Amino acid sequence: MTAEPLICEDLTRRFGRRTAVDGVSLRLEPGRITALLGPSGCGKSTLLRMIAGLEPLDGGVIRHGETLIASTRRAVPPERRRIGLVFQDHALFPHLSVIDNVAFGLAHLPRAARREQAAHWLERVGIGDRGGDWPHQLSGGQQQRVALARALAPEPRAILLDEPFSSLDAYLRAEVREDLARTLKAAGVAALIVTHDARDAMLMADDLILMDQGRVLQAGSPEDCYARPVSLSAARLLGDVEVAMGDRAGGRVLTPWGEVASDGPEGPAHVMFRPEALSLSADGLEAAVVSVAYAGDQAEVDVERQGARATLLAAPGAVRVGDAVRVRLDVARAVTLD
Ligand SMILES: Nc1ncnc2c1ncn2[C@@H]1O[C@H](COP(=O)(O)OP(=O)(O)OP(=O)(O)O)[C@@H](O)[C@H]1O
Repeated sequence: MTAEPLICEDLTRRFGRRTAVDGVSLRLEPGRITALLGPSGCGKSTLLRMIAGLEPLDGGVIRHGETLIASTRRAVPPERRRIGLVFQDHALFPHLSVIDNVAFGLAHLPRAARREQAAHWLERVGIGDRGGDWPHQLSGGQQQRVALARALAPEPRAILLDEPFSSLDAYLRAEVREDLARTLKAAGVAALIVTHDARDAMLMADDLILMDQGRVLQAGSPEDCYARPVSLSAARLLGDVEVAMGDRAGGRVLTPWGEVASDGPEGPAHVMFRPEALSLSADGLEAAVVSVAYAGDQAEVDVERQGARATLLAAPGAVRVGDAVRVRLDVARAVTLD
């Protein structure tokens, strides 16, 4: 595989007056998995199609190292881009055997080498024994492996996967996710996975890109994006978040849940934290339990204090509605928003 990154700068795509992709930049490094996470309609598929060459650019440029792949004036056609695409529904050719599906993208090789390479890639994705089958004889997870082998076999500059888990049930999903990550890493390819599932994105990504309304809200490691969101919209894409109003004075924001160190102008400020940053603690601040919802191994407990409400996670049965409790905010896990 290639050692150069695939670089997208300021990509823009408009449909009429709607800007579906609005100045998006990203860099896909060989051997790294980038997950693109955003709600339905935020422009993920359009961005993927632009990179694959299925959608023209209204602005920006795509390069592979120093090689121009696309700009608003010039574009390498999709079949010569060497960018692999794995669709949601796998899009296997139903009239071709599994091995011929994988060999399809290797037309530049002599027939014997083509079959040898195809067999090699089927082996690498763990279904070396199914080459003679028809696609419909395979399970959803196996079909996805064929699609992956077909995309990887021509040694692409990058591989793009559109919602690769959407058609799989919860059990198969975990297995396919782990297999997929392992195969992509072993192939050393630059991979971009589009998903609207925060858990899939965080579990797979080396680099995470959070997108909304055509724009990148935040990019970074999953840990960074989760723990240090740059905005409420970015925070909400990755899970539940609590927001507390406070007042900033002397480098601190005073909220009902505690004081958070924060430089910035004096006056009103919002403090944001995840439910797990707030916990029941004997030496904490007084609060009242206003509701309890059981969620399997944990209970989601709503507490109230000084007119503010927040949710924390506790052991089931630990508290009941109406209880007076004490709670502590781990201020190191709270972030101030301006
Ligand atoms: N060919 C098109 N013509 C007009 N509008 C389009 C076209 N393709 C996409 N759009 C619009 O661009 C916006 C982004 O769509 P896109 O499919 O890229 O979002 P998405 O994040 O992939 O959504 P989903 O997760 O639902 O597939 C949407 O408002 C959509 O309606």
